[in-house]
Amino acid sequence: MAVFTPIEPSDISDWIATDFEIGQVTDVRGIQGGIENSNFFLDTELDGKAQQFVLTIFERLSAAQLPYYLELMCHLADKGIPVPKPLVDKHGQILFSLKGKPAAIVSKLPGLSRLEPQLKHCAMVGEMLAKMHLAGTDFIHTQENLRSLSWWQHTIPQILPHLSDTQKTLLTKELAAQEHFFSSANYAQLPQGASHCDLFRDNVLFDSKGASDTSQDVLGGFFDFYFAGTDKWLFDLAVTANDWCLADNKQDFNPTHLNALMEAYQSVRPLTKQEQQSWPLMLRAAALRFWISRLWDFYLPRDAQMLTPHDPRHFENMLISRKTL
Ligand SMILES: Nc1ncnc2c1ncn2[C@@H]1O[C@H](COP(=O)(O)OP(=O)(O)O)[C@@H](O)[C@H]1O
Ligand SMILES: N[C@@H](CCOP(=O)(O)O)C(=O)O
Repeated sequence: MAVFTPIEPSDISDWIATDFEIGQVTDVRGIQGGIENSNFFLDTELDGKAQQFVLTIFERLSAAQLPYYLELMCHLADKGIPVPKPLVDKHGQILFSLKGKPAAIVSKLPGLSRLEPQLKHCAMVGEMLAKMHLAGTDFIHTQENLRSLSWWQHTIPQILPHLSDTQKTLLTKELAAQEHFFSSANYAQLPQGASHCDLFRDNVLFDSKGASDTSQDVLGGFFDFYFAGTDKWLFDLAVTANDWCLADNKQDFNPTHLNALMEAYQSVRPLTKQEQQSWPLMLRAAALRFWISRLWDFYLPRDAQMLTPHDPRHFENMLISRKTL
């Protein structure tokens, strides 16, 4: 992640000691990886026992938008889905203010990301994603995916001046194709609900259970819900497939990995006929969404410590690949 807003232990030690029951702060470290928010590992000690949390300062999301994400994590955690659980303070609050920005503290999940996933990792993610979708069906809050079609329509004009003619044509033609898809009868019938919408390999942890290799890996959990929203479940699956099931050329699919993900997902929730028909266009929508956001981050960057920008060309190439399906 990046650290846009630095934090020292002295900034939070009194607050943590007074408003929570997690003991005294022993350390706060900025976390590398991620590009949206300022994230810190927060260590405390309670009755001689070390505790670990993740403190997030939200850099773009407003206090009005955040309850959806935090309540969703509470809901899913209560239903047994392995996701970070927001900490509730002594006043019953889960959303706080730090350095004038919204902030939250969540439980730290065990494990590490598997950036070169094996079939079993794809299968574990597919199965849990379907379980997560079903677990969200009785979540009472709704909030649109803030990085969906209307954001693409608003953002594309800002990035077009930076692109080559070929890129401009690809982007504007794909937007038109997606506008048509989003207004179709098929799209309207796709099942929807709380969706993660950013379930990349670096947003999933696997717990090796003490092994030095991946042989004992179990799912540690899904995190980084701050692009979540009420969206088509198929979009969530497409975002996930586009990142987890890549061939060595990093743009086409590895069919075996894709099959593992899809079979595991469908062992919990089979796709409807409309979803099967919509799959190729939804894969394009998922590639387009991240091409746009990466172009936006690349050409309209923000200041931050430890920020590692993501490469926009990856999703440009992927979109070209998905158009051949
Ligand atoms: N709940 C958590 N448990 C364990 N590690 C976490 C948790 N939340 C974040 N992290 C760590 O912090 C890093 C950055 O978090 P991320 O949510 O991806 O950042 P951003 O908010 O910028 O997208 C992750 O790669 C992971 O290592
Ligand atoms: N996953 C997205 C955008 C956000 O990245 P993250 O590392 O902060 O989750 C991308 O790769 O573009």
